[in-house]
Amino acid sequence: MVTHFDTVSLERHVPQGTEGRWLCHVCPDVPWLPAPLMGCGFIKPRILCGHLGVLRVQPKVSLLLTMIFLFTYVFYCLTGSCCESQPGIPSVPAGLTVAPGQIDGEDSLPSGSAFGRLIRIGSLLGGLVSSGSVLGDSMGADDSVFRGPLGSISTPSDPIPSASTLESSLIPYHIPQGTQLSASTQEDALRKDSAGAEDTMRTPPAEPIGSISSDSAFHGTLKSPPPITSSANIVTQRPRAFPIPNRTGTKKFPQAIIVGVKKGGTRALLEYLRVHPDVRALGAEPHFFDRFYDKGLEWYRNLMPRTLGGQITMEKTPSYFVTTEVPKRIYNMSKDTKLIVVVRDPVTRAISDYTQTLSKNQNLSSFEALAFKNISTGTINTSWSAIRIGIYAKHLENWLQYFPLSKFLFVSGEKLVSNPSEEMGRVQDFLGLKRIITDKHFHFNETKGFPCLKKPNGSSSSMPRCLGKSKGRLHPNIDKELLRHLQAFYRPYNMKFYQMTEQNFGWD
Ligand SMILES: Nc1ncnc2c1ncn2[C@@H]1O[C@H](COP(=O)(O)OS(=O)(=O)O)[C@@H](OP(=O)(O)O)[C@H]1O
Repeated sequence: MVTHFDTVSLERHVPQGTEGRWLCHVCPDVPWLPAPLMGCGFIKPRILCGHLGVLRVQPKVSLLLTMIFLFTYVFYCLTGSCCESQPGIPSVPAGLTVAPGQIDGEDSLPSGSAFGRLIRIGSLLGGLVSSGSVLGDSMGADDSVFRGPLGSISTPSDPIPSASTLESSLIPYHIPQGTQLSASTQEDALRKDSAGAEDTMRTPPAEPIGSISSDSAFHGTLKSPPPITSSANIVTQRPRAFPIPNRTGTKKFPQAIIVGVKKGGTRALLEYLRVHPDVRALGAEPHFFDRFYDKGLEWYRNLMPRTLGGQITMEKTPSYFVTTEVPKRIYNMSKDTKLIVVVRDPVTRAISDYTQTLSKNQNLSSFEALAFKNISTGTINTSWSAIRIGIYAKHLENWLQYFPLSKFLFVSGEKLVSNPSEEMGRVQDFLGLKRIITDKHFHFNETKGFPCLKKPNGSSSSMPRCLGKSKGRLHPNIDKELLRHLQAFYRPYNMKFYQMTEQNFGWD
């Protein structure tokens, strides 16, 4: 054997938080080997690294032996024996899908499954065979999640719509007793959510964007993650297939939930909040209180990211606000839960909702045909969810049976766009957080017409991060006369809502 095996050293690279990756001095072709990728900590990277050295210098017999050893190791790992016992790295509880959007395994494959291991090992071998960057290869292959100091960016490779965007029109206000979604349906739905295709901040293209249709350019440039050019980049790019476990902190029930409303601006709010160091939020929508309640509270808690003392756990599921059973269920979890509702002019909200459905079904009837029972008389179709969701006063009445007004913060969806820092100041105060998110964090992107998050000072890229193309869509033109009917319909409900919340949102 080659003596330099003995001199192989693995050096912890501490600066810039590249924890979990080890530098292998004698294998310059494979400079970074993520330890969790190896699955097994110190010893195995050492062996693999050594074998790379062997690949260069040994005769064919040795090479063959090396390959046999390598495949034996792979098989060993596939059978599940190599990683589970590693101290300090918690394994995923049996039966639990890894939390979508969870920082520990955000948008990641279930790390406890044989399939997950297969993908990881497959990526490892692919990376080694090509002598390329293991990390880079794997990132190109799947939906990576990036989490830098300003929160997370996901670049889904599959444009599966987030279930959140569909659910409000599918889920009835009242879930009939005994109605259960099948386990597979539930897991599927969560997985769809975890794709987070619509729901995460994206970096706009480096080139100036000419028109609104360039929204697609936002996506186009971001399907693949940016190339790894520096250690700083490596730090912020978290490949889905190789989640680096956060070993510290505990999983807690959320102390604050963004409960609504659909198309109000809930994703923007959550992404802004994730900038705050004392906020840890689930990236995807868990839909626990409306869809997966039968899974039990422990299941829900397990979805949450780990938090350290003083950090707040959060999630957002906009359909909670309009689901009759939810207030009681959240109350039963904790009557101290803080509830945030992002509200937006119900007329624009309805059009936004319709625009989203239209984007998935080009054969959809016109907005006018769906919104009016009778266009000539101006009778509104209140059974259409896009209309019903906007009757905020009615939904709030249900919530107030369980929670006092002091437990709510009503965020103006309009102000979140026109003056995000001011609105974020209110949110941070409500959550008892230091006002860290300020106007320094926002940049108004004229092309998109929305605020985007600025990168922190010293970041390798100065491009601000905007929400994906499904946020801030162009709305279809709606007949002005019919819009006036719609505004007249909502006016009394809006007035009531202003009274109830002691806040005037200025929609009338
Ligand atoms: N910064 C920023 N960027 C893009 N879009 C923004 C932003 N802030 C608020 N908004 C508004 O958010 C609307 C989508 O609302 P939600 O995130 O609550 O939608 S969802 O219910 O989660 O599907 C979305 O609705 P549409 O304009 O109809 O696409 C936006 O108006």
